Amino acid sequence: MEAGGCRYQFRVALLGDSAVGKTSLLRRYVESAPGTLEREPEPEPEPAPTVGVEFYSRALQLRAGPWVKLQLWDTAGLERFRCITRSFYRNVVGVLLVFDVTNRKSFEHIPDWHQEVMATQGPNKTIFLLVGHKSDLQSTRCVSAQEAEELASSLGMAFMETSAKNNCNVDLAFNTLADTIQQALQQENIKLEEGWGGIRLINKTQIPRLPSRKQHAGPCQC
Ligand SMILES: Nc1nc2c(ncn2[C@@H]2O[C@H](COP(=O)(O)OP(=O)(O)OP(=O)(O)O)[C@@H](O)[C@H]2O)c(=O)[nH]1
Repeated sequence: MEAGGCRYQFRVALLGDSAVGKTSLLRRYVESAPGTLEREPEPEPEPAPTVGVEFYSRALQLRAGPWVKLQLWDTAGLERFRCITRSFYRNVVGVLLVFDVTNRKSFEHIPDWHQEVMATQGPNKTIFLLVGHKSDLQSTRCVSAQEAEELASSLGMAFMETSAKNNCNVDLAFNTLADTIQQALQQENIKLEEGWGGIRLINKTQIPRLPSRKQHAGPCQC
């Protein structure tokens, strides 16, 4: 994963209906990066609906060893921002398709979100992961893990349940997507291309050296 003193940046977007928890999931992931101050987190204000696209980043050590920088795009789920968010799809290599396990409509809309990305895809393949979010809300769940697994496999992607509230599988979801992108790159299913922002070579000094990534999924109540 190193080429002439450079390493890779993967650009990843979170897509899904409004209020499924994309911003909360991303914030949890970025704030739990190794090396960030370890103290009880301040209670966060309720996230307001995302306007257009917001950007985050985090360095990550892949399972195979090397470090990559993830550039993370949090997109608005509200329909009125769709023309803005659509313009970003072509320049991502990975997508977390997020639904809320307590909101059936958000699950039913997943094939539409998938189709939106597929319709704008260039020669490079986008790697998807289906995420059933808010897994802490078991009593109001209305989408089973089994039917989500079936949808994921029909769309050719893996499935995982997460909770930002319980910090369940949050790191695992992003790490799994990044590892899958790296494998696709290694197998040349995805290639670096001039003018495409999905994967970029960046200078080593732009990646902070952080303690090794933990391989376990952390405390999980799923
Ligand atoms: N119980 C529970 N609530 C959550 C979780 N994640 C997010 N929420 C709540 O879900 C609501 C919506 O969260 P957001 O992160 O703003 O959702 P979003 O998908 O980014 O919404 P848009 O920006 O409109 O697209 C908020 O009230 C969050 O507190 C979770 O893991 N569990």
